[in-house]
Amino acid sequence: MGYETVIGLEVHAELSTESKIFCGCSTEFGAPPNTHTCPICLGHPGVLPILNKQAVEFAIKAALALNCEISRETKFDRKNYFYPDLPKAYQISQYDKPIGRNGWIEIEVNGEKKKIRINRLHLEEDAGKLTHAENGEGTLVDYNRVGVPLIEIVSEADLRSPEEARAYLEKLKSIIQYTGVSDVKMEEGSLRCDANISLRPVGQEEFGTKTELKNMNSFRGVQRALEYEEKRQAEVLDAGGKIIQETLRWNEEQGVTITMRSKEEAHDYRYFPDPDLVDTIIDEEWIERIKSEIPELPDARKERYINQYGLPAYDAEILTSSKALANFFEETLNYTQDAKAVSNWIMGEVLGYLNAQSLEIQASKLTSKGLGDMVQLIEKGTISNKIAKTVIREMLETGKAPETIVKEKGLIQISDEGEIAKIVEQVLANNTQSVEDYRNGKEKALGFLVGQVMKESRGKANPALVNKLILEKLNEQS
Ligand SMILES: Nc1ncnc2c1ncn2[C@@H]1O[C@H](COP(=O)(O)OP(=O)(O)OP(=O)(O)O)[C@@H](O)[C@H]1O
Ligand SMILES: [Mg+2]
Ligand SMILES: [Mg+2]
Repeated sequence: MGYETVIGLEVHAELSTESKIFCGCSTEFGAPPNTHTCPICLGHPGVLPILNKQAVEFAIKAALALNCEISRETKFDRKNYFYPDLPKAYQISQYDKPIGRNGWIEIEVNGEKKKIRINRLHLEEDAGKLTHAENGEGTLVDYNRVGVPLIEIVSEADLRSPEEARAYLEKLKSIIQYTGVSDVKMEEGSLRCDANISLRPVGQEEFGTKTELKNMNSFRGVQRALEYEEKRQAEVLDAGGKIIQETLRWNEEQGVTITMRSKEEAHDYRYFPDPDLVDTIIDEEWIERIKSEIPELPDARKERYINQYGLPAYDAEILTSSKALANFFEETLNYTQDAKAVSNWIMGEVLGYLNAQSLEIQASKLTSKGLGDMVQLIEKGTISNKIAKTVIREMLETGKAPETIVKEKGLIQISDEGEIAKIVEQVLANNTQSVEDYRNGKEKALGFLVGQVMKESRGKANPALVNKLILEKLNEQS
């Protein structure tokens, strides 16, 4: 039977505040376990939480960037559950008055644009981190993460494929990264995603029973887990079975989902307003100030790249996917005017290298001046495009200036007609068959001869000149 897939995502992002949401402890990542704790985040009796204003401000900023309506009055609630990573036995979260509601973002899959609605964005505190011993003997807990401010962004179940889910995540990540309120690194856990998925017969309005997938630690992991679950649910339904509403854990190594808890064991969180915290009023002035501080976001920047630099949408999309990459691109244009050439180098050699090394542009040795200068060397004819590939690889690895690399390796392009003519003559003399073929109308032979000259010159001959001189010779002799 044909099914339609229905997906909704819950995304958590840690906010980049200096201190935790209800106490003064540091939020620094990677500190020795349990060194950033105090009686408040450890939930000792008698302590009182004090709300970190910066966390509220960051949450409002993210909500605005995601086109949400901002609640003028917002409050905090206790979400009660017992688990060793939660020392108070409740998490301070927001139940019925989240900071943001009714937002949306636009995604594009296979050239088709689609708005995905965001149901809510709320502020809450993070829990601690459990590490289960390899040998199964015991579990360690690190409370440094307890009380780090989080935003949870809950999408409507508007996504219709694992691919759309991934596109949504990527867009969400880039928008939040642009606002600067979180560093959104899935590998470091500052971005996390729970994925809800169900199937329904094509044409049916009502949603099917969903399962919730947890423990994915990359975008690819989210997509794979959803693809696996999509297939598993279809098999259960095809066999006449029913989907059980449950939470499943994704196992990355084995590529399967495993039951964590079923609905029967599902928690009743017994939400109630936190009596230790007063309602937070968000006034118009505050919202307007935050709004004015939101930088140009990815979609707007993409449009600008298309209009201002005449770039294809495809280039603009890739260049603006990360703020650092977009900044690098624009900085490079201080050294050369040729936006398309810069874009080609970034999308080709540069991203190829960075992806292979799992590096971000900020962490690489390439400088915007280096890349700009290299594009200029090509424009001036000092080096060919082909040689530039060698140069840029060296720049990425050593950070040396392009002129230095060209000098050190003797890569300057030969643009001296006399010198090239000599090589051409020699090549034509050694390849009489190809010369004849060309004269008998085999155009292909020309490409071969050009290739031979380039090879003879070790790639250094100016290709335009080579072409011109070969054609002259071939024509004059015929
Ligand atoms: N039938 C369904 N199929 C797929 N997704 C669904 C379905 N019903 C709801 N969803 C999605 O599941 C998500 C529910 O998230 P929400 O945070 O509201 O509740 P929860 O998962 O029950 O709570 P918790 O935050 O404690 O995990 C939303 O993204 C929603 O769009
Ligand atoms: Mg949720
Ligand atoms: Mg959930």
